[in-house]
Amino acid sequence: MKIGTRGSPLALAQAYETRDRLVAAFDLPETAFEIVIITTTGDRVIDRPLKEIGGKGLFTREIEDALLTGDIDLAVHSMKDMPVLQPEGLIIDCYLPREDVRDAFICPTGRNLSEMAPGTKVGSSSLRRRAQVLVAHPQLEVVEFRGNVQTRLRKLDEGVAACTFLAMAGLNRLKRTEVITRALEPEEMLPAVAQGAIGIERRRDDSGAAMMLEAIHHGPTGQRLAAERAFLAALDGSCETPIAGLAELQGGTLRLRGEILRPDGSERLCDDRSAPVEDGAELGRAMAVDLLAQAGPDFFDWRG
Ligand SMILES: NCc1[nH]cc(CCC(=O)O)c1CC(=O)O
Repeated sequence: MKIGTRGSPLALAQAYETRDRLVAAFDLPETAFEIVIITTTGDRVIDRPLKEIGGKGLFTREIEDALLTGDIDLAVHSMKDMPVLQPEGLIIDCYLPREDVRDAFICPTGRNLSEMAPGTKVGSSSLRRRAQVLVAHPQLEVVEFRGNVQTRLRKLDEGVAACTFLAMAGLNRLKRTEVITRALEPEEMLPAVAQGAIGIERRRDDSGAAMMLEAIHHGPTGQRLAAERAFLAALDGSCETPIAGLAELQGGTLRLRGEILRPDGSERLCDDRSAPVEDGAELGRAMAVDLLAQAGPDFFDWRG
């Protein structure tokens, strides 16, 4: 079986984790799987802000094309980067156990944001993190900070910014936890929808792949993502809108926290409610509808 993935060290770590779980579940040799690296537009165009290149699926289109043509059989994705709808003929119904959902604050001087002088540069290319920082610390300046985890850490060393944020999940998977200054609890920085979750995509009609993936699917992660992604879908969320969302299981109950922000950080609207697990998708949808009603039509407008 061919497992497709982007070529970044984090993407590769996620592909190897997927392969290892399949190898263990079916007692197969590693050679039963081939890891196929696919370069996406998002990987190729590294000199422009993501929001300028635009469009959904910047990091996924070429991988999904390879699935559809049969060049690969499985595709491993960070669910945080996945559009809510998959192309006709493809499906994601397998999730690995979710990693730490929190964001890490990374600051070589060890200073907190509230201790930083006005105008201090915070590096982030995430609209969500940018807006969340500016809501709480309007005196700071958020500067574009693209590249994979290694590149961003190098930019910090070079002084491009005083601090940055990275997902704990990525740092854990890359075994780079020594760079973490502090893990931020959801109360402080609500993570992106699906942060820390890996999903595996396949052709809808590939029953062999379906059978393999069923054996490694983590149900609770699937239930949490159903609520979070329904929330995102109902907001028509793309990577151009500052949205945060986190669902957690408490017994048979799903607690969903959601947040939308104006891109300039001048306003934040949030919600926190619970429902039985089986109603997760409806919980996400209803929260989105209510937040949108509060926000009004120009909420996500850059000119605000
Ligand atoms: N947008 C890039 C991206 N996609 C997934 C992760 C981290 C791993 C994850 O959240 O699963 C990252 C980097 C980051 O935000 O630090």
